[in-house]
Amino acid sequence: MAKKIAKSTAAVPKKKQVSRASTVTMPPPLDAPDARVLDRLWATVLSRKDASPSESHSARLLARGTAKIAQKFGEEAVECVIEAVAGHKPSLIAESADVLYHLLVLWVDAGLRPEHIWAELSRREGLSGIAEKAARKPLAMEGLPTKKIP
Ligand SMILES: N=c1c2ncn([C@@H]3O[C@H](COP(=O)(O)OP(=O)(O)OP(=O)(O)O)[C@@H](O)[C@H]3O)c2ncn1[C@@H]1O[C@H](COP(=O)(O)O)[C@@H](O)[C@H]1O
Repeated sequence: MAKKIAKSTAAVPKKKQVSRASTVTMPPPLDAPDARVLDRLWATVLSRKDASPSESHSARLLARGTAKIAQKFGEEAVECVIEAVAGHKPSLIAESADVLYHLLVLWVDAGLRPEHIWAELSRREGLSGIAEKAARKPLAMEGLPTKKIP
């Protein structure tokens, strides 16, 4: 496998090899924000459960209930899709942040902690999506009729 990679990178012009290596292997700066911001934001949103809707956007959303929160999350996701397809990276960053914030509000509303989702992601680590799909039981095995409707 290592041989194969060495062979394929040898075909890449030298200039490209350097820039690719620098984006893939350069560690982020030590003081760079990282994904722990999600845990902190979740705790902030949770703390807003009993706050005044006039002072906190999270409190306002939580007070409006699950359907509204889910609707807002869906709207933000669609905006994210639009920016991704348009290829607007700065807007995609902003919309991605909106999606994550609204997803955290959904988790708080549902009584979920980030650890529940981190655990599920960890469980899937190293499991190929292709292999997982191939291992799924056919619907007929789960009690559904096997005969086609004529
Ligand atoms: N990350 C966010 C964040 N992202 C987006 N938004 C708000 O989400 C709102 C989206 O506006 P929209 O017009 O789309 O939605 P809307 O006001 O519900 O309007 P309708 O669709 O209902 O008409 C704006 O008010 C944004 O400011 C956020 N509000 C808060 N946070 C974080 O949550 C923390 C707590 O915020 P509060 O709960 O407001 O104290 C903040 O410190 C931030 O870290």
